[in-house]
Amino acid sequence: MTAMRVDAKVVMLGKESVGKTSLVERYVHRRFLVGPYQNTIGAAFVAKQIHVGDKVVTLGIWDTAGSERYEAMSRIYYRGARAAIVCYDLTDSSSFQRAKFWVKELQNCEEHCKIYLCGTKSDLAEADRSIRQVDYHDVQDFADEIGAQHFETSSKTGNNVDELFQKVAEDFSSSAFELMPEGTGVDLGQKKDSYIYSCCHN
Ligand SMILES: Nc1nc2c(ncn2[C@@H]2O[C@H](COP(=O)(O)OP(=O)(O)OP(=O)(O)O)[C@@H](O)[C@H]2O)c(=O)[nH]1
Repeated sequence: MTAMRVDAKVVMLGKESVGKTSLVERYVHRRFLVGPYQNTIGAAFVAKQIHVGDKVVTLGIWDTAGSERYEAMSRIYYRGARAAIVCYDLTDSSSFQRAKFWVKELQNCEEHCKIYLCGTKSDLAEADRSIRQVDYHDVQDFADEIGAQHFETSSKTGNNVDELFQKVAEDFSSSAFELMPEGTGVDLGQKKDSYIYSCCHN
């Protein structure tokens, strides 16, 4: 069996129900789960290999629980992360406030962690413009201010999801990842371009 090694730790952060799990599901499994919403408890992990030019980067993605009840736990999961996908729901302005909270946390505690702001559920905002509560330009201004990348995605349609993770992998490949000395990744003892998924939903 060939060992699989995580090159880059990526953490998903954001208010509960913004769509972090759905984003990972769409990216890794190419599916959108319908049915009753199940909140994440603790965190779930998945590793995925991604091609960047002639290199292969393995992202180890931690999908954290958004509920404030698990806030202390989420802090454990972003430690040592080289990228954070901070999600907010385009149809819920309070989720953008919560995203700002996580940005502040990362700026204070993980200065080497690159931040990607991700506005989720763009399919809903496109279907009915009146339900959009977070303006694209306001977020772009904030992203410019903090030096973050900014994406709007839909896990339902798949819009911009691959582009988001590809950008994360490319940024690793071109900067921080290149600086990592050989052997600093984490061996997972798994094979192929697949994943481990330790999922904790209630
Ligand atoms: N229409 C639409 N619904 C979405 C999208 N992404 C997520 N949802 C729905 O939003 C709800 C919450 O999604 P999750 O992915 O479980 O949210 P989460 O951020 O992981 O939630 P926690 O585990 O509580 O932190 C579910 O009912 C999803 O089906 C999307 O892109 N479009």
